[in-house]
Amino acid sequence: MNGSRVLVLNSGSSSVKYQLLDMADGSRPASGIVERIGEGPVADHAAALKQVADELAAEGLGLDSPELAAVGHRVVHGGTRFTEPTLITDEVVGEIEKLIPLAPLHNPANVTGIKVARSLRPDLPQVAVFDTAFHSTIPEAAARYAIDVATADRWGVRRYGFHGTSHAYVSRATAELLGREPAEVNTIVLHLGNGASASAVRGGRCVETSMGLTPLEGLVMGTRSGDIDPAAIFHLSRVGGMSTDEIDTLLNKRSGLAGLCGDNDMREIGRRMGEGDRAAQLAFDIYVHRLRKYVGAYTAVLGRVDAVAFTAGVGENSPAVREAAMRGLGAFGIEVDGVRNALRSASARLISTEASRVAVAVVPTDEELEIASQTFDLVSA
Ligand SMILES: Nc1ncnc2c1ncn2[C@@H]1O[C@H](COP(=O)(O)OP(=O)(O)O)[C@@H](O)[C@H]1O
Ligand SMILES: CC(=O)OP(=O)(O)O
Ligand SMILES: [Mg+2]
Repeated sequence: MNGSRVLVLNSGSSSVKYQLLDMADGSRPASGIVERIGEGPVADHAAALKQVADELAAEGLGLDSPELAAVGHRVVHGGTRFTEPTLITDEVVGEIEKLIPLAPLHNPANVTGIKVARSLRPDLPQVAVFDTAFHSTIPEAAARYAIDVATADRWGVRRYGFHGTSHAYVSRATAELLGREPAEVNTIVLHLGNGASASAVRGGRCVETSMGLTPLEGLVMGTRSGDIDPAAIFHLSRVGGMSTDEIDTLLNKRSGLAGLCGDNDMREIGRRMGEGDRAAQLAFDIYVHRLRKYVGAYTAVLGRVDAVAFTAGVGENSPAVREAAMRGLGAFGIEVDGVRNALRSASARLISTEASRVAVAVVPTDEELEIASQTFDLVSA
């Protein structure tokens, strides 16, 4: 291997994010995002990736660059097969394709990213880093659903968990912020982006997470419902006459904050709440109620909690969500300092009071750095 740079591709359902990271000096020579795939001039993911390649080439940083050591791909679903970063071969691509039914919004885009990058640089090592991998340590008691075992095993129905690179990075960064080894620290990580998930991390190993078979379970999200009685689906089908695909679209795209109040962006919801908008207020209250419920549950799972870490778009930028989610949790040893919580900063920081037994922190996530590090470690080994 010659180069020290890793190109990270994060292909989402409607966007492709990319970053070029230099692992020798920590610099990031390029980054960007292609959005609204399928809506306008960018017809599909293949076209978006061509655009990424062109943007990089225009800056003299194209995929043909000799400084490039590898490409690291975010892959959302790794099933039970992939629990480590994996060098991509034809066989690996085939296995990722087999997992498409478990992540129909995410894995197809990831596969396209892999295929385009491999076609442009067939000689370059390409590595898949899975969202599910960090959660492979979750014990059976937490990973299994209480349904017929043979059926569950036949169809792979179990808790896999997602956003793993973020939960891994943030739990480690939280320990660092506390000046302690990850092995000594128990943390509840709240990853609140468009997709949102909570995890309980004991001594650096994940023991529970809120997303399940797919990224639909758990917290209230931008457009996804999170937890719901599964019988609601039978009811909507039998009584409401909706098809499986219609219910899928309802729960994944027309639910969550957007379904409750028409907006999926917490900034807009905050603005509307300021004007006394009741739908926005109720959406906020439901979002925060669910969060508090998970913090309580994960406190019970961990027994001893050292830190609660807020991360991703909402977690890093919404003092209102953090304040409301942590309010009245004094009995759990959780006390947020109003002044610290309101401060803005791009670096990891504490927002709890000096007296708070549990540290409450805002810890910016860095999925790209985590993917690049795991990729670089694998290809330089
Ligand atoms: N200043 C802010 N205040 C409140 N919420 C914010 C702010 N900036 C971003 N957000 C929230 O973060 C969300 C995006 O989070 P992000 O982690 O970037 O999501 P994703 O990676 O899933 O696209 C937005 O939809 C919005 O709700
Ligand atoms: C897995 C998942 O929900 O990812 P995102 O938040 O990027 O949609
Ligand atoms: Mg995200």
